Amino acid sequence: MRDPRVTRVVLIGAGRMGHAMLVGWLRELRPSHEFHVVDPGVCDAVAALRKRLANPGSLVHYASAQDLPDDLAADVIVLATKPRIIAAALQAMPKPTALNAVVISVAAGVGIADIQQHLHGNLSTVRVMPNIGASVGYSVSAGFADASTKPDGRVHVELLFQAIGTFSWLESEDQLHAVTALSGSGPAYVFAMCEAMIMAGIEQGLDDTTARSLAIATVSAAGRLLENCPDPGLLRETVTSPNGTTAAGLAVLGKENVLERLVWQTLDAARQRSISLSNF
Ligand SMILES: NC(=O)c1ccc[n+]([C@@H]2O[C@H](COP(=O)([O-])OP(=O)(O)OC[C@H]3O[C@@H](n4cnc5c(N)ncnc54)[C@H](OP(=O)(O)O)[C@@H]3O)[C@@H](O)[C@H]2O)c1
Ligand code: PRO
Repeated sequence: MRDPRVTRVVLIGAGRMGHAMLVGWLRELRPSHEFHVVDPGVCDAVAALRKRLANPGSLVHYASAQDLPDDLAADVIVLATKPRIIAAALQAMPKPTALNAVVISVAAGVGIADIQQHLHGNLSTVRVMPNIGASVGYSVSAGFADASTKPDGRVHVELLFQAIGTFSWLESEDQLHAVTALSGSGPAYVFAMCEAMIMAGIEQGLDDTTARSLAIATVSAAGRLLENCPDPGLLRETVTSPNGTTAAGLAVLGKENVLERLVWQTLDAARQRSISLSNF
């Protein structure tokens, strides 16, 4: 017999993003939520997560959406597969599973109208762009729900994404392309910067271990400082002595606005790619 106080979440796709969210949700949202994970290839990863749970029954794995029980009566369905897989996964799901669910897609680019074409029935559909910080409770997520989304659907979304970091609603679906470029992909830009700092440190005389630990700790310290003072310009000034070493370094990044232009082009390329993924 189903406990009506427990929210049933079906997670379709437990790869890098799905797994990161699942780890956060299992930590923060039990016993109020149970998770039904559909993914053809993450058997061992789910088994490892189940081992850590006091109640392993709150995490169930299925190799395919068609294996979901007919009477599951999901409250929430989270789509976290690659965009091109979404249609097939939705079509494979037994019709009754989703009758009263809110569908949340975290896929880049794919629009609400496109997702709804593949749903059995007129389900509330919400898009959220989280990021990989989810597994450590630091996802930055923003979402859009159209006017047809019921209030309880919005509550499910807020509960799930606030549990793994911060969440805010967007005014238009179109803004998700820019969100994807900025915070969805954003951790990768910071990691790339960190890799470049490590490489430059090694080339300028440090051994690999030292360069790596200094660069990683520096990025991490900068993140912690930003949490306490959300003004990156002010923080930059606190490091920059007049005519000192930082000013010399920043002069390179600022020359002909090279950094600004590079970051603008980076986000624009990611945003354009998100737009092109709309045609999945
Ligand atoms: N990675 C990020 O940082 C991030 C951030 C925000 C949003 N997203 C979005 O999240 C989605 C997933 O990205 P990802 O990076 O997590 O990709 P991923 O690591 O490839 O994860 C996708 C998972 O879906 C599984 N899968 C394939 N076919 C399936 C099916 N029919 N039913 C259920 N699961 C199926 C895949 O299994 P196989 O590997 O065996 O095919 C894989 O485990 C994308 O739409 C992306 O835009 C990702
Ligand atoms: N990872 C996904 C991609 O690279 C979406 C944002 C982050 O397409």
